[in-house]
Amino acid sequence: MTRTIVWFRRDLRIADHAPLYRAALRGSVIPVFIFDRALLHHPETAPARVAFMLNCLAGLDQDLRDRGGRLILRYGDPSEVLPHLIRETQADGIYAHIDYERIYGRVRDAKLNQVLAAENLRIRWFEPAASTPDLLRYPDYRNFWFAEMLADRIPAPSRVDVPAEIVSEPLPAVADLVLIANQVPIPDGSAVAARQLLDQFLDDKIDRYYWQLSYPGAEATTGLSPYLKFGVISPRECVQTVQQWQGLSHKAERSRQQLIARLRWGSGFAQRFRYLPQLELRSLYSVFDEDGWEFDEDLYQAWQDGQTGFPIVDAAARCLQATGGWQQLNFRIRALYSSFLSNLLGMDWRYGALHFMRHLLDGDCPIDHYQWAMQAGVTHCVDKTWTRIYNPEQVAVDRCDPDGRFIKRWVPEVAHLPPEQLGLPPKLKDYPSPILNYRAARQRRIKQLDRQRQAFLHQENLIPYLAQLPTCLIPFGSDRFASDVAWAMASQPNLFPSPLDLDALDLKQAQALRTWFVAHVNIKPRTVTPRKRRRSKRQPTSDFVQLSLLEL
Ligand SMILES: Cc1cc2nc3c(=O)[nH]c(=O)nc-3n(C[C@H](O)[C@H](O)[C@H](O)COP(=O)(O)OP(=O)(O)OC[C@H]3O[C@@H](n4cnc5c(N)ncnc54)[C@H](O)[C@@H]3O)c2cc1C
Repeated sequence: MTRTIVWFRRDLRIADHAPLYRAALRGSVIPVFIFDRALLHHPETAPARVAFMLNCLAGLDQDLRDRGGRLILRYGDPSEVLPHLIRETQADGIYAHIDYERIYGRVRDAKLNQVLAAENLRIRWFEPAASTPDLLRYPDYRNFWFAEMLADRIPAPSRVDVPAEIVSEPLPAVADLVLIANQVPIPDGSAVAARQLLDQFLDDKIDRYYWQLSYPGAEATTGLSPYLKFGVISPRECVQTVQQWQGLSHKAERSRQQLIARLRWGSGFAQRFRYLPQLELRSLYSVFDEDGWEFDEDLYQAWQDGQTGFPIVDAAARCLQATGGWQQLNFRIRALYSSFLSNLLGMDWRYGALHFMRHLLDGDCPIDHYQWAMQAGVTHCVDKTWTRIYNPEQVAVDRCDPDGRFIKRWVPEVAHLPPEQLGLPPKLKDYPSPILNYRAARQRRIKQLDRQRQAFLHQENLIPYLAQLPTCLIPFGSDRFASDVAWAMASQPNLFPSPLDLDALDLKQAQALRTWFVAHVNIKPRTVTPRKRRRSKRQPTSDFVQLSLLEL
């Protein structure tokens, strides 16, 4: 009987999973997950996220058992473990989704391809939904995304037959992986739990999501991000579930569209990284990295510890470390917190992205790094609209936490103050004074960004100004945290899938690439909008409320 290894990575589910479905159609399946030292000891690894991943693996194992199978766990370098597993099990070959979340994975997979080819062993790579090797214009990618999301879902196999003699290591605890577990509460990682979050969203949040997604105290968002990060549920299942909901009010309809748009943003960031893996390590334009970041260890520490003297910033800092951020640290609070470091303290966004990744339960390299770079103003190239310097004073409290619930929960030193004093509290014994002057810091950053942007803003061909993939691929932060980066020392490693070769792009391709990095790119109307939107005169849109945080 044919045997196929299915290699799970960040697609820890049985539904809407083409490699598993196809393998089960062929015969026996060997579903394997490999604990890889290089990822477990990457400088951006968060023990809390690993703990959540272990819960996801337990959920995947249970789903496979419900179909007669089980998950096989192994340890080591996949380019050694997998060829060995093929020989041990007499498998035909390996099925796996392509993965381009980070550079390490692409180096690993290129090496695996080489090792397998040298031994005449086979692997079949499957494209994840909404992923393409082709260089599309962004509006075309958007249409492609909708088409992929509306395509038929791949069913879960009804049976998964795993050969009885194949042994698995037991599911470890975080400490067994030589990581220091912390006190962050870790949610259930099963697909059932992810689907329940969608149900709860429909029952309890959809009427308010669009209007409250910037209020951390409201917890109005889905909470799906850790599940999407590890692929416990596919974006296609989320979109199709959401699309099926009938009889929604006008308000709920607006929320539905907003949620679908956000799911698309997530896929779009991943696609940008597929084209340009250098975005993991560098700003989009090289001038931003070459000219003028500042660094001060004490200020960096104060920002991490929640000791800046700006209560909303400090609440974000403490919430991130205590909870892994997935429920309360919504987009706007993350943006405000990140802007404080890179724009107001003038520190390299990579220090912030590193800290986020070391704590976020949903830490996802393309979303995290790209969002950090975006909030720092070093991605989009058109004009000042992408200078996102958030006011962390009373404006932020009024717009994001008007009753002070979030701030008071995380910064008890200011819990006795009325909301109107939470922006800039009076001098307190046990709470620091502000570590910077907002207006002065803002002016300094605006001037710096204006100057840096002049280097490329009016050039017709932007390609020469884009950062290239560096020859040294050592991850940022490996000098601060003990990590295993031997893989990055190999001379000229290959990447799979291949990135765009910037030097080989013609002008038309260069223009297509540019559409991914300009705001307000002309986008055709979508096909899935079921109703025409009416804009209420009285109620400001959430975008309006959020962007008004950029005020002085
Ligand atoms: C500096 C910064 C760093 C971030 N780092 C991450 C990260 O590491 N991982 C992560 O999943 N999100 C990240 N985000 C985006 C956003 O804050 C989270 O996706 C969201 O808070 C997750 O909560 P949710 O699933 O309840 O969101 P919902 O609003 O319910 O959204 C559903 C899903 O849509 C996607 N999504 C939502 N907002 C965004 C967005 N702004 N950009 C891209 N995708 C989005 C996510 O997959 C999310 O799970 C970051 C944002 C900023 C400003």
